Amino acid sequence: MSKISFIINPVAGGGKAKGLIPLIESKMEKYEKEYSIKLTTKPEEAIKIAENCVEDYDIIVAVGGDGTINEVARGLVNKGKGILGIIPGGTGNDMAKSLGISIDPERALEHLCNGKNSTIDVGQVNDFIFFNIASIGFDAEVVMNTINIKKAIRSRFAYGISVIYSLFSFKKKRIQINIDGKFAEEDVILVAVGNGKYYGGGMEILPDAKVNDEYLDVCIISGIRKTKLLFLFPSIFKGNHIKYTKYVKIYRGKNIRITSKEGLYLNIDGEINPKVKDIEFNLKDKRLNVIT
Ligand SMILES: Nc1ncnc2c1ncn2[C@@H]1O[C@H](COP(=O)(O)OP(=O)(O)OP(=O)(O)O)[C@@H](O)[C@H]1O
Repeated sequence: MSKISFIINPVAGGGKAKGLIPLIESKMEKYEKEYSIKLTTKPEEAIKIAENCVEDYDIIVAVGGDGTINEVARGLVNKGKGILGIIPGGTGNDMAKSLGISIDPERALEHLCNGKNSTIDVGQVNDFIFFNIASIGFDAEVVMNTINIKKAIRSRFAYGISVIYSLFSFKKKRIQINIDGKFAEEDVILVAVGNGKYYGGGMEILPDAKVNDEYLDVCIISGIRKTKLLFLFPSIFKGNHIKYTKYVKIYRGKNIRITSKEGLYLNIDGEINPKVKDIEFNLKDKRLNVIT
């Protein structure tokens, strides 16, 4: 019988993940599973905890949002073993959506006990590993501005305020992009590269992406004025933006390189990384086992 280890980020979802402990305990008792629960105490600690857990447990479960899932999954990739489980407990839970895992924790737990595991592709961007989506441009600046707005005001409208603020402050990025040898130079609003479909709290930016097709999907939004972007932006929630082929281009590739004279914030599975001028995306040889 498989042994399960839960790694919980107590701050994910504003404490939502930690609040799932009684539910986890009752389900594990119901299914008579051997399990353990560990709480992180600081960022990045989940990587080490996961690396240690794979020695004694078969399934390592990330309980939190996309940041926690990324860290636990990195631990498993580093060790080259273990099966990842996901109980969504974050704010956005885009990774769970991309993998088709219920965002209802109770259903996700039932699934964890009865589901099958499959392998998914693992993305690499510069020195980082990603499992869902990495991006540059408008969306990365929205995330960055949301963090700053949240420091000034504690409001559930912080994201909405940030979108509007970013529409005014954002300047198009001149980039050179090379997808499997095909080169273009463009002024872009954003470029998203990924395995999964969803990011930014439920936006279906890469509607045709498949987590196990051994390709990265690419969405480039360019050539659109800010006023029109305001109208295009909501269509991303249902993946309908791809109809606007004048402004939205979708590609698929294995090696994507972006260079820019100005530094660009890099959004990796929902976490913002410092500005970079040269970015290279690849798929790693190693794949990841996940309960889906
Ligand atoms: N004990 C801790 N204290 C403070 N930060 C932590 C702790 N454990 C993990 N973190 C950090 O919390 C950050 C946010 O975690 P996570 O993304 O899982 O939650 P979220 O932001 O609420 O959800 P989502 O990304 O789905 O919106 C991660 O960058 C992670 O490194």
